[in-house]
Amino acid sequence: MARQEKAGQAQVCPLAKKCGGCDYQGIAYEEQLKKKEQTVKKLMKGMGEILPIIGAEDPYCYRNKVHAVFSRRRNGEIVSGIYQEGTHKVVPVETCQIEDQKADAIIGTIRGLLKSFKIKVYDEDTDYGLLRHVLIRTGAKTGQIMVVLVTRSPIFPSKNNFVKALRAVHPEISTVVLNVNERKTSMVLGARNITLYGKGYIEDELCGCRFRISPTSFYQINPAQTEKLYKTAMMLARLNKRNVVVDAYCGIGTIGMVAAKTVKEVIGVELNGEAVRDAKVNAHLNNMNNIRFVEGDAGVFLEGMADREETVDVVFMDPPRSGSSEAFLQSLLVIRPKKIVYISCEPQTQARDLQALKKDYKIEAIQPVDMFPMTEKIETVVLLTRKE
Ligand SMILES: C[S@@+](CC[C@H](N)C(=O)[O-])C[C@H]1O[C@@H](n2cnc3c(N)ncnc32)[C@H](O)[C@@H]1O
Repeated sequence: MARQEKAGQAQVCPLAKKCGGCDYQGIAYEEQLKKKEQTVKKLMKGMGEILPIIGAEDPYCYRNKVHAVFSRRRNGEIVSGIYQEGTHKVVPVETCQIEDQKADAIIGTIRGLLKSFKIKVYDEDTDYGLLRHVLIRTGAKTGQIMVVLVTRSPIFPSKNNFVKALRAVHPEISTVVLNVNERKTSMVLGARNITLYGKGYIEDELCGCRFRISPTSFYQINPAQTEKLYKTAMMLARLNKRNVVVDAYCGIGTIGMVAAKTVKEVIGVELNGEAVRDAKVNAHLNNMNNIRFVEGDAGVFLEGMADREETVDVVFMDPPRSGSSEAFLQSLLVIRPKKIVYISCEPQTQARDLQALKKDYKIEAIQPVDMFPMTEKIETVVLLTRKE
């Protein structure tokens, strides 16, 4: 589907009812933003000043990460798309309003190639077949594209010819990775990556820094809005040259590296080992020697800092949807940084965590940012300052 209409006009996707991925289908973008503001106001009423939501200039085709699950119909036809909400039934998707259009085209080509290369798609019920999913990641600034073929087994017949045929149609592909997921699981990616073509990762740029992104590392899915999100976080933190900063749940080190330009020292902590490896490379890529990264649970790491009576000026925290842990929040109250900048993609768990911090911290500002147009998902940045 081409980008036929612009913000302010509702563009209805024919798959809206079946797919369920875009809860705000058919609702004009301005109206979507109002609804999100209302949701934040309801959840965080009386907690602090809620600023007007930062919307997107273009609410379409923003997803730089596109995931397609593959399935075979009774008549043998291969389809790819997404699981219908709450089921494991595949809704065929050829193009999507919010996905990168190049990624959709590559997935279409792979669908066609499977037949000519006689590659069977994986069947969950029988545990038979090879190709489970395809994941495409694109670097908005660099134009680099990573194709991840998620398979049941590491043996992919005629893999070199397959890659050659794929690149003949899409020479823009920078790297192709085989991700082996041998488990009977709903998790998309397995632990093992085998590079079939290129470097096995892509690079992208955000806020003037360059980042390497490996297949399983987290990277924000809406690059234009991510720059606004990070700039908002920096503006709220009002960093200075003397600051020691923690970037908790740091992924590939993006927030920490943007902060490192201004401060004395940054320590990033992240559970995913592949993301930590990316983060360390990224520090070199950006010539930064005032930032280091620790692999591990953020709560355990902060408990250690509290035990050692270490001091920190600012903590950025950006946990997964489930929010932060009790250990992390309690340790924050012991370390008592002057400021906490809490970024979240799930304001419900964020509101819960803010309650725990409220006794020692004042909530100065709550800034919603629309990272996920067409869906009801909301991102918020909250600034907390220590009560003296
Ligand atoms: C929402 S992402 C944020 C990443 C990064 N701040 C960014 O903007 O790209 C959350 C990150 O937390 C990591 N994570 C999840 N649980 C964790 C834990 N217990 N301790 C440390 N990191 C964790 C995930 O692997 C993921 O990279």
